[in-house]
Amino acid sequence: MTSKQKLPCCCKGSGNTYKIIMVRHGESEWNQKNLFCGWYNADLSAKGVQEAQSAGKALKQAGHKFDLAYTSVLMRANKTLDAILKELGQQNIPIQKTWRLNERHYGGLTGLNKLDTVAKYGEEQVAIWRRSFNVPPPAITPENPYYDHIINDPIYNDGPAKNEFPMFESLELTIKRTLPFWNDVIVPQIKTGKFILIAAHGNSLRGLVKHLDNMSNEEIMQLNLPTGIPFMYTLNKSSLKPVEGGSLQFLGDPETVRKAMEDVANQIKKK
Ligand SMILES: O=C(O)[C@@H](CO)OP(=O)(O)O
Repeated sequence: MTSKQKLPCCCKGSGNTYKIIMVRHGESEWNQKNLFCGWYNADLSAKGVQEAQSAGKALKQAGHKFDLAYTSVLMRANKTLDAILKELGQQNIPIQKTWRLNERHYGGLTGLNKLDTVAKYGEEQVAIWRRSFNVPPPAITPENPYYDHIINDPIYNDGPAKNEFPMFESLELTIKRTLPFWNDVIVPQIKTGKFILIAAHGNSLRGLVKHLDNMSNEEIMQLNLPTGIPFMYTLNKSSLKPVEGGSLQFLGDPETVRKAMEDVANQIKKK
């Protein structure tokens, strides 16, 4: 190496790029039971805790040092973030929690087993509810056993307001509340050069990925994010869009990532 060559920088970005890392929470107790979860505040499973710790170890090994982290108000994402920061020895960085990064609200499907729902409504309908861009699930009603738990949960004391509180969300509606937070809060911090970690959810992160990669409504239907495997975006400094090869750079071996994505897709397929 000559004195002019530099080692590739693992963090923050350099020259014309910014870097940001995102991670879907580790497996939750409701993922394990194959239940539609959405805004229900499920805990991590033991496997999910391990996934979060492994994510932290992988980030540490790659030499990442964050300035700031964002997460939802749901415990599965919060605990994932805490476990990662503990592994990194970076528990003291500022963390901002927001309902805008929550999982999409699964409405009347909340608490239902995914395979039971397939048995009742058919795989095609359930696939549309899960992955279509703009077809929402049915609304949650007070008869749903988790309605009160969700609507009265003190984690929502700071929003959304009761009159905006969702009763269901499609991916489109999820993006409508996630994107303002990305544009108004996260982007300004990226532009100051802060290296950011976002710990959130399968569908709130699919919304950000759709936005960053300009994916069509059809393309995003095919994307399933694995639990607990961090991924990096390398963004052009002026457009804030990914540079070539800068999208969805998973920190894991490709075969493991492929298998984990396939497992998420197959949650509605009979074994
Ligand atoms: O139940 C949920 O909230 C989500 C994520 O776990 O499920 P799906 O992958 O089916 O959108």
